[in-house]
Amino acid sequence: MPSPGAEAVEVRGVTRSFRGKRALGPVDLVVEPGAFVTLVGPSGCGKSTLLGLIAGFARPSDGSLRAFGEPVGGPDPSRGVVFQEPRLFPWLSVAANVAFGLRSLPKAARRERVAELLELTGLAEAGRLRPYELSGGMRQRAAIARALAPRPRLLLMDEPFAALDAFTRERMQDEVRALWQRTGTTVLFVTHSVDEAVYLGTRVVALSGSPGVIVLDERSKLPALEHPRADPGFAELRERLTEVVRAAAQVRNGPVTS
Ligand SMILES: Nc1ncnc2c1ncn2[C@@H]1O[C@H](COP(=O)(O)OP(=O)(O)OP(=O)(O)O)[C@@H](O)[C@H]1O
Repeated sequence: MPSPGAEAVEVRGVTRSFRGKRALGPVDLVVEPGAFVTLVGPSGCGKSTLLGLIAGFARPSDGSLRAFGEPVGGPDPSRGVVFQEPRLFPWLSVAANVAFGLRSLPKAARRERVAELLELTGLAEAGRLRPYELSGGMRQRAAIARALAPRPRLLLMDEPFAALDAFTRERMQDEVRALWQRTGTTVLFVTHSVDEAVYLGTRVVALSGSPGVIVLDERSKLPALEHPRADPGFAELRERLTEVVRAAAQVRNGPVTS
C-alpha cells in the first residue's frame, strides 16, 4: 500500500548503463505530490530512460526508486504512462480502449468510469469509434483517458504531443493542464520543447547531454496563472532554459564510467 504523506517520486543515486556505457545519472530527484514536473534536455540525454525507470519498465544499474513510498519493482496501474504515439488497440473501440485497465471493476461501474473519462477528455461522442477514425489529437486524448482510467497517482508522459501539429499541440497543452488541475495527479512530462516545459511545469528540470544529469531544477508559479505566456517571468525562464539546454547539447559523450 502506498504510504500517506510520502513523496510522489524519490529517485536516489540512479544510473543506467547500456553495454558498459553510462547513459543516465547519477540522478537524484524528489517530487512532491501534485507537482507537474517537466523534463527537458537534448536528444539522447536519457529523458525516456529516466521515465521508463520510474514507470518500472527497466531496473536502474545503480540507486533506488520509490513512488509514493513504495519501491518501484515493475509497472503498476498506480503509474499511468502516455507515449508519443498513442499505442491504442486498433481493433477495439475508443471506449473499450479506455476500459482496458478496468477489467476488475463490475460492468456498471466500468461503464460509468469510461463515460466519465470520455467526458473529461472531450471524447463523449467518440466512444464507439475505432482509433483509425480519430484525428491525431483525439487519439492522444484517448490514450490519456486510458492512462487515467485506473486513477493513477502518477502520470508519466513521454513527449505526448511531439507528433501533433502546432495548433492541436497548444490545445492539448491547455487540456492536460486543466486535467492536472482537476484530478490532482502528479505528472512527469518529458518534452523537447522549452516553451512547452515552461508553460506546463510547476517544476522544470533539465538534463545535460550524455550521461544525463540534472543541470537545472526550478520551481515555477507560471502554470497557476491564467495566461502564463503573458507573464514577464515566462520569457525569462524560457530564455534561461534555452541556454541551459543549448549548453547541455554541446556536451559530447563522456568517458565510459561503468
Ligand atoms: N535499450 C537500450 N539499449 C541500448 N541503448 C539504449 C537503450 N535505451 C536507451 N539507450 C541509449 O541511452 C541514451 C539515452 O536514451 P533516451 O531514449 O533515454 O534519451 P532521450 O533523452 O529520451 O532522447 P530523445 O529526446 O531523442 O527521445 C541514448 O544514447 C540511447 O541510445
